[in-house]
Amino acid sequence: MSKVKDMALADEGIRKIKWVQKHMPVLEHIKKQFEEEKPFEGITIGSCLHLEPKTVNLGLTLQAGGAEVAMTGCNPLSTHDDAAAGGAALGLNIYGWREQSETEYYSTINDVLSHKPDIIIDDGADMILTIHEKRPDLLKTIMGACEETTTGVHRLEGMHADGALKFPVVAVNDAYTKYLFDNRYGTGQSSLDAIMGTTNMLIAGKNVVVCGYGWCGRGVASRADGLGANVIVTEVDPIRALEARMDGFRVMTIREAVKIADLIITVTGNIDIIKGDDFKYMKDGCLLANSGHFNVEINREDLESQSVAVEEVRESIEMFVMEDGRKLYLLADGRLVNLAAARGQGHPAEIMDMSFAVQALSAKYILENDLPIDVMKAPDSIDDTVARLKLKAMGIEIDSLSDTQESYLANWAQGT
Ligand SMILES: NC(=O)c1ccc[n+]([C@@H]2O[C@H](COP(=O)([O-])OP(=O)(O)OC[C@H]3O[C@@H](n4cnc5c(N)ncnc54)[C@H](O)[C@@H]3O)[C@@H](O)[C@H]2O)c1
Ligand SMILES: N[C@@H](CCSC[C@H]1O[C@@H](n2cnc3c(=O)[nH]cnc32)[C@H](O)[C@@H]1O)C(=O)O
Repeated sequence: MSKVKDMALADEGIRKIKWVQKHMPVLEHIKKQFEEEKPFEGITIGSCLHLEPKTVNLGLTLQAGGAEVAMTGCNPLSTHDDAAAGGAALGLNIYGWREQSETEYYSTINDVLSHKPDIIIDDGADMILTIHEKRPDLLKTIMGACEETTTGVHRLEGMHADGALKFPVVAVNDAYTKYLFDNRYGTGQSSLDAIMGTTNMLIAGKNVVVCGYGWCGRGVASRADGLGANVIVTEVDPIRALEARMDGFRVMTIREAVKIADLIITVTGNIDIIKGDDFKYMKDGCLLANSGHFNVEINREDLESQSVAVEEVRESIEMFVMEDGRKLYLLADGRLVNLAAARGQGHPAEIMDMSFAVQALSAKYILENDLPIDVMKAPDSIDDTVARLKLKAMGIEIDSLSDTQESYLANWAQGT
């Protein structure tokens, strides 16, 4: 059973799925293992992840392991209708289409839950929250969930601290082979790619303000720097602000930064990064994009209330005409630009290869272990497996410790 925009798009979707499969060698290796071992026979897995070709390939990997798979998107704007149709044609239960209303978004989460999943794979925790609030009947049978992203992990840690979490969660985001690569290099490349594709504008020579110097922020800053921008970072954490400074970027308050910005990219996972009077100080033509979470980093209501007209001037670009005539441009409705912009393709396949390998192995870990109710890291063995498989696929060999080196490292008595 599936609900997608148009099954006539399936052939194009399958072509795109086949293309990413060529660039996801770690996941393909796991898929072969799953095919032989069938660990998920009799198990239903429900996911709430950006629905596009790489995610469909994760679904096919779980299906190869014997699972019944039901998938929906984790953002109203990020579903690729061709990949969704392709996944449905390949036997996955797919619920979702691009440009959902909030009601449709939650209705397709409910469609996935109607399959009574045993394991959940979530991105942002909307599905996990929906289960706890609206489908408590499922809590008895759900073995656990995997969470893909930083903000989802924060939400779930908050839930657990309040005693509200009712099943174990593996924080896939917190695996090294996830955040060091996905959040940094993935968000760095895909955000700039989506901004350039959406605007057809030059990055070189522009003042690019990056709000937040976490794993995503440092990726975005480094890629903007590589394209020739003058990068300015804003932060609230003194250590990260120092890191940004010593990585060579200017650091200042948001109020100072907005005055000189040509392009602002928020990647904090926090609310109201740009709000109120910030819009009054911006230069004519300033571009605003978010690559963090949801659509709360740039306060759209404040922007709208200060503008006299709003017009979609190009796909995924809204022009806000301010009272004094300045024009500010909001990309992709302030939702994460690398996925929600019509031209957003998400992270490169080679990156999602590792993130989704961690997802697949974490789902198996939940199945094979009686985990406590907690938000926990995936075991180090998963990181080690994924990193070694990735290096092998890249044709890279590394050294290993000799016995002498191992005992030297373990020996505290040997000094100068
Ligand atoms: N677009 C994508 O594909 C993508 C990929 C991975 C993560 N994310 C999302 O991006 C966000 C950031 O993730 P991360 O892994 O970099 O998190 P992180 O915790 O490593 O970094 C966030 C940074 O933002 C800073 N920050 C918080 N409030 C701020 C404020 N008011 N002004 C300036 N800086 C502020 C924090 O101090 C921190 O350094 C999260 O919401 C995450 O879910 C998006
Ligand atoms: N529901 C939230 C989700 C945040 S997305 C952030 C996550 O998206 C993931 N991501 C980035 N690119 C892709 C992709 O191309 N396919 C699937 N997931 C992706 C990435 O792993 C990251 O942790 C929202 O819509 O705002």
